[in-house]
Amino acid sequence: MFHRVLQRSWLKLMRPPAELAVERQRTYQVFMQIYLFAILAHISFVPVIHWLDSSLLQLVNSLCIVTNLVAILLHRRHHFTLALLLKVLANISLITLGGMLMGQHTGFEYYFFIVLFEILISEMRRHIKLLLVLSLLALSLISVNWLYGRMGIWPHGGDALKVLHSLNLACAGTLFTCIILQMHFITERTELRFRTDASHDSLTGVFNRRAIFTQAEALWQRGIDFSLLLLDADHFKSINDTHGHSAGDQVLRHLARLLDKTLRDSDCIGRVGGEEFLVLLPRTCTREAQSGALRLRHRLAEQPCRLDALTLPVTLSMGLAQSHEVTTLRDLVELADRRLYLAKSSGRDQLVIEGGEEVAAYAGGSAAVRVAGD
Ligand SMILES: Nc1nc2c(ncn2[C@@H]2O[C@H](COP(=O)(O)OP(=O)(O)OP(=O)(O)O)[C@@H](O)[C@H]2O)c(=O)[nH]1
Repeated sequence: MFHRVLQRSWLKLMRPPAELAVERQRTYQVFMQIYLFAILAHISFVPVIHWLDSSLLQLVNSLCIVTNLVAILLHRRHHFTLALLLKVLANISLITLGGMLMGQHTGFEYYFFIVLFEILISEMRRHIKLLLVLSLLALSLISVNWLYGRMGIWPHGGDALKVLHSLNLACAGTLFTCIILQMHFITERTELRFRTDASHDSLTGVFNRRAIFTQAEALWQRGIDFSLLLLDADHFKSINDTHGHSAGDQVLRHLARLLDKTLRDSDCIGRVGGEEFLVLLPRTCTREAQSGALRLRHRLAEQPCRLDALTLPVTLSMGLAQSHEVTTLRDLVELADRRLYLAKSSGRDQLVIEGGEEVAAYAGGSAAVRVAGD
């Protein structure tokens, strides 16, 4: 029973906030564990420090517990850097004070490398990480050489040993930094490639079916109003049949490129079927979405896909729906799909939106926007 409660609380603490980007969730969980393990470690030190009878060390150790608790709160509120800096500050104080009070060979210096590690795997910018690490290395060299020497706890053996000690610390710190930074960089790059492969359509480079629906789900969950546009190339089969499959592929790539160029950066584009695309336009009313769709239609007519001497014109049928028109995401997709179907069955090359009257055509003259009675 107790085990279950503990496990549930642990999982609850580890769960990243839903609004946090998926690529940041791993770091979020790693640091949450770092703070929790640090608290457990500091608690385990309490009886030993009590035995050593050092009230100053006990005070700093207790402050470290409090600091890690504060770091958890800050971390949960997305103040990641501030949380980490607090923890680093507390740890450095403990390492320095522990070394000064208990002597150099009581093991406090081992934690220095943990501090470096935490900084290096954090989400801080690379040059800030380097700056921090170099400052800490310099600080530790100064404290070892000056502070320990001044307090008479420096090991005997002459200057050569002191230089050797400093060199070892500087080299070990630099090597450690390079290895961890490089490892972290390679892991992140590989992870990004896998994530991109898993979420993007390899032919067109836009989101794949699963990823675009995940994006739609996220917008829906966050209660953001958005327009959903479903578009499908007309008579695409005839392009394949007449010019070959690879010509059809080029048309799809061209279409995805035009979509990307025409829409805003905040809009999401996904390929949900052979020649069918789904576009999410956050915080966009029908009129704005309609003008975006017609802009696309206009551009596609002006800039058809060209393959050597061959021009491959293609038109689009589109269905547009608004998130506030329905009560579930599934209904929203179905509504856009019905409007797309209506655009197809009404002669293709047109956009069907909500409402009750036929809207005038775009500059070309033919009826480009139809209002469906759903
Ligand atoms: N080149 C290429 N063709 C594809 C791809 N995926 C699906 N298709 C083809 O897309 C065509 C879709 O044909 P249909 O569903 O009949 O649609 P359509 O010819 O566009 O007709 P309407 O949608 O009714 O205007 C089929 O010939 C599929 O083989 C792809 O990745 N590349």
